[in-house]
Amino acid sequence: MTIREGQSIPPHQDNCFGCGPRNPAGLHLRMQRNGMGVVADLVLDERHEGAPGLAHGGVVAAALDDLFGGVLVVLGVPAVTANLSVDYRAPVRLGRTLTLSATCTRSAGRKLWMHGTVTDANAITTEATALFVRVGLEHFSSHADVAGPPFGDWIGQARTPSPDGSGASGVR
Ligand SMILES: CCCCCCCC/C=C\CCCCCCCC(=O)SCCNC(=O)CCNC(=O)[C@H](O)C(C)(C)COP(=O)(O)OP(=O)(O)OC[C@H]1O[C@@H](n2cnc3c(N)ncnc32)[C@H](O)[C@@H]1OP(=O)(O)O
Repeated sequence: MTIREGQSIPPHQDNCFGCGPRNPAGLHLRMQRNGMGVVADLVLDERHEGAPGLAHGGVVAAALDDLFGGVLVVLGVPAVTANLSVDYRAPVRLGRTLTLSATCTRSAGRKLWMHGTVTDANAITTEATALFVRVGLEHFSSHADVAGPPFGDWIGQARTPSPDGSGASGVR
């Protein structure tokens, strides 16, 4: 599956907490391709509250983690989060239209390094980096029946990291 610039990223699966349209407890993120990364708008509400009027930090981290998962779809690489680091620079307010952005900054062998931000009115509230590690399809299929779309649509197009270890196309 080739996802063109500005095109929607299909959900990882319908019940994904971050982007699955069928998950009643989910964030229902809808991402678009932006270069070799992804962007999404998100409005958090009382369901996501930590301190009064503010988003729970774990919810914000989960949203960024899922955007990194969206970058994987653009790259066509099945991988999982090995490490996630979040800098909370300013409180994230409920009821605001937040802009989330993520990209892969580097890859080598099985490893992909991600960077993402949350902005509110162009001010960065949150910044995250993550290490993802490429896995085989058995990582997923050994826990659940994952046959059929949407996985097959994009996993089948997975690009092999280049021999020099610089990784999937478009990755710096
Ligand atoms: C037809 C079927 C198709 C199905 C397809 C399904 C498609 C879905 C695809 C994509 C879904 C995306 C969904 C996005 C949602 C957001 C992402 C999540 O929530 S993911 C869930 C949370 N993460 C985990 O549950 C990982 C649990 N951990 C593991 O499984 C392993 O630890 C794993 C795979 C990460 C690594 O284990 P190892 O045994 O394979 O490999 P080792 O050798 O340990 O690590 C490889 C390299 O990475 C480094 N590394 C590993 N963990 C590290 C860490 N925490 N910090 C630093 N380096 C680390 C190691 O030092 C090593 O580096 P050196 O090659 O030696 O240079």
